[in-house]
Amino acid sequence: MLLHFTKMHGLGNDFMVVDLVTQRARLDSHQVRELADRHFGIGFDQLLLVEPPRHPDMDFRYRIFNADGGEVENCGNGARCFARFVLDQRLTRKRELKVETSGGPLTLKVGSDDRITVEMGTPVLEASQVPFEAKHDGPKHQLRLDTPIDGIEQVEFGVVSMGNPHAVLLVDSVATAPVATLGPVLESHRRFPNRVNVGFMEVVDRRHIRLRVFERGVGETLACGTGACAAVVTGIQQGLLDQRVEVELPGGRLTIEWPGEGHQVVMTGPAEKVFDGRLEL
Ligand SMILES: N[C@H](CCC[C@H](N)C(=O)O)C(=O)O
Repeated sequence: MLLHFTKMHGLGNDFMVVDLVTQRARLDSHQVRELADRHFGIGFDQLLLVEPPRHPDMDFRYRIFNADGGEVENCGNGARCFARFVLDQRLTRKRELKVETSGGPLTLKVGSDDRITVEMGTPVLEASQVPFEAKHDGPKHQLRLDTPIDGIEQVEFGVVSMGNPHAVLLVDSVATAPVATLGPVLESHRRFPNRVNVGFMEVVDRRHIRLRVFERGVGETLACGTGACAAVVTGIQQGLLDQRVEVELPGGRLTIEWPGEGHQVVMTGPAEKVFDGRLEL
């Protein structure tokens, strides 16, 4: 059976996007891992599935699978590619879409300048809902490492859920941040029951941060949309940032806005198509 797909990326966070509105296919986690492989497969950070909605007030269902085969709740860069894809594939003519994800509803808006704005939902700040096993309340949490890493014995971070779990650490410079060593240790730490995406944030000024993210189930990516949202929310909670912030990631820039608790986080950025492909399943 032939399966058509499109390879896309948002600032270098790359995706295999599959239309399961006009096609029918079932991919198990083993197949996702094989397809994600950058040598023996197609190669991607996440697989995005476009499905018919389950709720009448939604336009589509949006499902996300990490390269390790696990299904996750949200993907911001993927949401922008989703909006571009459904328009390009003529699955809709609407330039404002409501999509359902397992992390909650998102609103996608395709601008005239081809930048795409996503209402990413309201961040969840209660540690137990992220989930994170916190020792106390408050915007900063501490964790003592089982084994020191690069001389680091204890780390401090904010925790936020954007539907998916994030831990955000402040660093002096993203260039020297211990992403490859500390990232995997925190990603799978026992105090994060569902594991966690780990962000390393450098505050340039109140309207500009640099960010690197070690993603749950993937590793370091060139960009992470939900990670950018989580970092800005953490920075605002800690009194370091204004409500509109330019987030500079290795793959490029996103604009993130958050008016404060109880409000949605709004992300704006690009989405690119690389190629169309066909797969013999
Ligand atoms: N790259 C995605 C994040 C995927 C999140 C995934 N790594 C998880 O396990 O939550 C983004 O742009 O938001």
